[in-house]
Amino acid sequence: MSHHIVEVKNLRHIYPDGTAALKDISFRITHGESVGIIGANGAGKSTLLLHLNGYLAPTSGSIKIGDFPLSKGTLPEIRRTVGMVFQDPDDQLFMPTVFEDVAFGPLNLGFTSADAEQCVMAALERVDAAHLKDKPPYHLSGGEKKRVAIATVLSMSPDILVMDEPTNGLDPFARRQLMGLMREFQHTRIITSHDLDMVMELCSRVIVLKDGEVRADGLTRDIFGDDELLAECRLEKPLSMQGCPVCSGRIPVFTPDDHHHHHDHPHEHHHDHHHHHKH
Ligand SMILES: Nc1ncnc2c1ncn2[C@@H]1O[C@H](COP(=O)(O)OP(=O)(O)OP(=O)(O)O)[C@@H](O)[C@H]1O
Repeated sequence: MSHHIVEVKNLRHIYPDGTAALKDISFRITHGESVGIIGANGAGKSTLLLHLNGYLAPTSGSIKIGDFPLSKGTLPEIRRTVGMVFQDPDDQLFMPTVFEDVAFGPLNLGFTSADAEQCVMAALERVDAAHLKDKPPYHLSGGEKKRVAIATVLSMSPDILVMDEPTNGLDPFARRQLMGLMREFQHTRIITSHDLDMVMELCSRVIVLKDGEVRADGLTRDIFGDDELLAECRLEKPLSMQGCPVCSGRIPVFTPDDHHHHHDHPHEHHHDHHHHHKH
């Protein structure tokens, strides 16, 4: 399904004040991949994501989503394909009620109000926010807003899900729930986050940005196993990969496909519930 492929070529972005936020970014993400984009504050993650559905236009270089080079003419098609969850939910929620916010996308796509309502309630239920449907978004807590912002995107059934800091502000239960939801999402996923444990669990590939450039692009376990690279990029290993303070032991490295394997390690690792291991 080539329409799920994301191709970024020699992307540069210079903000009007002269800040060169992205210097020469190239990568290709194919259908069904789950990719984490990580890097220190200011590395360029949000700037990069905002190009993927045309919220920002490249200073030079190009973006292609499937067969469509991103341009003014292809923008409606691309926005249908790429569902974007912004870093700040206040940028996503602007209607008088939660229900209307989540219905906005489907109605825009031409759904009847009955069909739209079905999509809205299904999306709200997936993020455990159905009970909030009649509230004005500005009365919600930070984590509730985040969940509703995610529902506004899910209600449109995007082929490519792009999320900027999706777990930011979520309580541990909501974070777990969101991770489960993302794991279920079969299409292409692109996530930026400082929550490296989440990246470790959900992404098989990681792109590391440093000062607006791709510093590394590879398998998650290789990237998180490279101490020098992490230090250079002001990153740290996910907690689940850091040595155990009691036995200073080697904790087995998990990958997203490993969930049900048994490891020859004396610790019990409840991977699906939390990151701690028991003694
Ligand atoms: N509107 C803007 N005008 C000028 N400079 C900007 C603007 N937005 C971002 N920048 C600059 O571009 C660079 C990249 O910012 P960006 O928000 O993409 O980083 P980030 O990797 O998402 O950071 P964080 O982890 O803090 O969210 C930073 O140096 C930032 O100061």
